[in-house]
Amino acid sequence: MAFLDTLLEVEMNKPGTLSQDDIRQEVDTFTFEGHDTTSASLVFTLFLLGSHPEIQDKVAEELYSIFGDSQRSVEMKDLQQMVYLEKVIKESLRLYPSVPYISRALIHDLNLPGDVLIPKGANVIILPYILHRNKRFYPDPEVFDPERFNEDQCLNRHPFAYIPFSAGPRNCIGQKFAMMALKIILSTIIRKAKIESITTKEELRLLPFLILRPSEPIMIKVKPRQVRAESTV
Ligand code: HEM
Repeated sequence: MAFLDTLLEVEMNKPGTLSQDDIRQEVDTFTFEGHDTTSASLVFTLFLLGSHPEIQDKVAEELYSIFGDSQRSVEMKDLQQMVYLEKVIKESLRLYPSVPYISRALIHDLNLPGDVLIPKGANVIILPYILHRNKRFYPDPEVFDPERFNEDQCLNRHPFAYIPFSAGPRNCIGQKFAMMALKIILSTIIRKAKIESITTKEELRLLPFLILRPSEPIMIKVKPRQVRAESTV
């Protein structure tokens, strides 16, 4: 059932539970939080793949091991096998977190190490973009290296050193959906095409709005990917 239908049904079955305004706000939140975040991540991941042909080749290899030369569509079962592509997406969200800052109003005093007290009522801004570049957790932080998300490397890392989807009770409700959507779109593109970034990292200027954006369109070249053998499927 569609999301809007579910909300309307709640209101029909239990009148007074959700006002028209509540329903509109829920739809707004999901549409905004779900769409622009995912499309920003898609743009930056394509840019990174287009700037790192060796990593793009590894993604293409993984996809070939799943699909061969078949032109069939992606199915749910394929997504779990896209292990390397998932690391690429995670690493892309480390470097270019779609939500570059998160804010919270403190409802209790917060004591930080080094006798630092942030008083109740203060507004705190957390910057995943900066946190994700902390050398303590990510040596050579500017380097795009999906291997950082190998299991052994993640085990030794503080769980809150990586927060593209925020953390705690108000973290992103759509993160699994987003990962699925990104895998479906990126795998479909990389199976069919080779991406080459024309915009360079040095040229890329970022705008830290609510959603991280490039200041100018990112230019990429798209070429058809060679089919290796005649498909029998
Ligand atoms: C790459 C894609 C995405 C990223 C990076 C992302 C990131 C985030 C972040 C950082 C927050 C917390 C904001 C805050 O604490 O102020 C958030 C909240 C939220 N996200 Fe996502 N998001 C993504 C995709 C999605 C999708 C696809 C959906 C829905 C289908 C979604 C729905 C939501 C909702 C409803 C909230 C608010 C949760 C709450 O306040 O309890 N997001 N997202």
